[in-house]
Amino acid sequence: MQEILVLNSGSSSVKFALYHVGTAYYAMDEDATGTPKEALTLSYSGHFSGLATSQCRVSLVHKKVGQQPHHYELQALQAMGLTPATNHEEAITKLMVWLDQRDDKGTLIAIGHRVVHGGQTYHEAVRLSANDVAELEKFSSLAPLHQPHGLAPIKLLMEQVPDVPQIACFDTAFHARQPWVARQFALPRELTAKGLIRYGFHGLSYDYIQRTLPNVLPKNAPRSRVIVAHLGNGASLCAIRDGVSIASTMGFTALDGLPMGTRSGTLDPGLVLHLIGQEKMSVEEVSSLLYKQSGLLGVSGISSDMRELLASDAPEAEEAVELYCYRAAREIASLAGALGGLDQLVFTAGIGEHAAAVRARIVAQCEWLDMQLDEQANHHNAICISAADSGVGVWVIPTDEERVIAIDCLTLLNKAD
Ligand SMILES: Nc1ncnc2c1ncn2[C@@H]1O[C@H](COP(=O)(O)OP(=O)(O)O)[C@@H](O)[C@H]1O
Ligand SMILES: CC(=O)OP(=O)(O)O
Ligand SMILES: [Mg+2]
Repeated sequence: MQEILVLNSGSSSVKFALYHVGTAYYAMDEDATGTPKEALTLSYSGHFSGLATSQCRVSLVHKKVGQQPHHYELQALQAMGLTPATNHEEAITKLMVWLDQRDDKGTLIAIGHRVVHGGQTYHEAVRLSANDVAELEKFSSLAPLHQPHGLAPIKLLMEQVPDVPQIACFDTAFHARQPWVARQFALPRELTAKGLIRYGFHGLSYDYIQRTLPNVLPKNAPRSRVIVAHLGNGASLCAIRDGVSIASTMGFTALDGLPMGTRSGTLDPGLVLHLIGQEKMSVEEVSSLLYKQSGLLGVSGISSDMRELLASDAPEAEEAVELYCYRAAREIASLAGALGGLDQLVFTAGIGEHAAAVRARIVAQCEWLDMQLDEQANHHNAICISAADSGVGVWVIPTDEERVIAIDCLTLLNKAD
């Protein structure tokens, strides 16, 4: 039995998923992404979270075909060596040891990785060489919370399992076909030529939604102009026309656009100059401020976690949630402008999938775009949450970046055959 392992390394977590690769690649029976069902069957998924803190948590779920998923208890995890780790490297090492000693072990034919920044060179999944890794390390300063953590496991696994292809799938790739006008900053041409342009991120998530949406929408529903709101720890919006990204709120880095858990989102660039010139802050201090101390955490002074803010009575928590929703609604309107109207709005990722109150506030501010919620459906996190007479369809679709990575790995391996 052949297997593909997928690693999605974030700033403080490693999410993983293991797929069985079937032989019936061309079966007619397709899943929500249009992939033949037998081609990729999820067998295990899990994560190490809280790696940057002292509270690492490990989870593992086993999915057997036709059975309810099995969630392993702490004791069972310990027996398998899947115990808390203090950093990404340790987590990956524990994961690889467990993978290797399973009774149901198959042959690992590829390891797929989420790499956040692919710059202007990497527009599709690629089997990595050491040279590629060195090239991708050059983008680390543009995605300091993500790129180093995405590349570290690749380097480690190139040594640990040199015969297994390490395949990178890029967050930026989905946006590579944006029209040039959407990618440019109004900067001198020499700087634009150096690659100082908008890239956009969360592309694997947008790709999953874009593949899934046709199977979710009613047959005759208009679908040409779609906005996807990926509201997780990082957050961005993407305008998709006929399946292609035409604009996104994230730009040169994943700091741009919406306020996030700890990231500021869009600022007046003059403010950054002020911090350096007048407040005498160093580049490192400004970077830490904007990446790690701002967003929901900075405004509330309480937490970066939307759950905590929604549960809090503090006026500062309310202010942070209000700003978050206000900015999202304004940016939805901006992207609707880029699309020349709007047919469907999709919410996804942690907040988008679970925070009904946030969705309700955002949609209420978009009412003028002919958008109405079905309050009950929204409350229950239903798939379709728009009212029957809403001009724009509003949806909640759980994202699955790992599955897109597995599909891209399989596609690449099949091409190479
Ligand atoms: N039930 C919930 N209600 C509100 N917010 C939630 C809920 N569940 C998760 N979240 C939010 O989702 C965020 C994490 O989203 P996720 O997509 O898992 O992030 P990432 O992959 O970027 O780490 C958390 O910070 C939390 O604020
Ligand atoms: C690019 C990005 O912001 O990713 P995440 O939401 O996983 O932090
Ligand atoms: Mg994420």
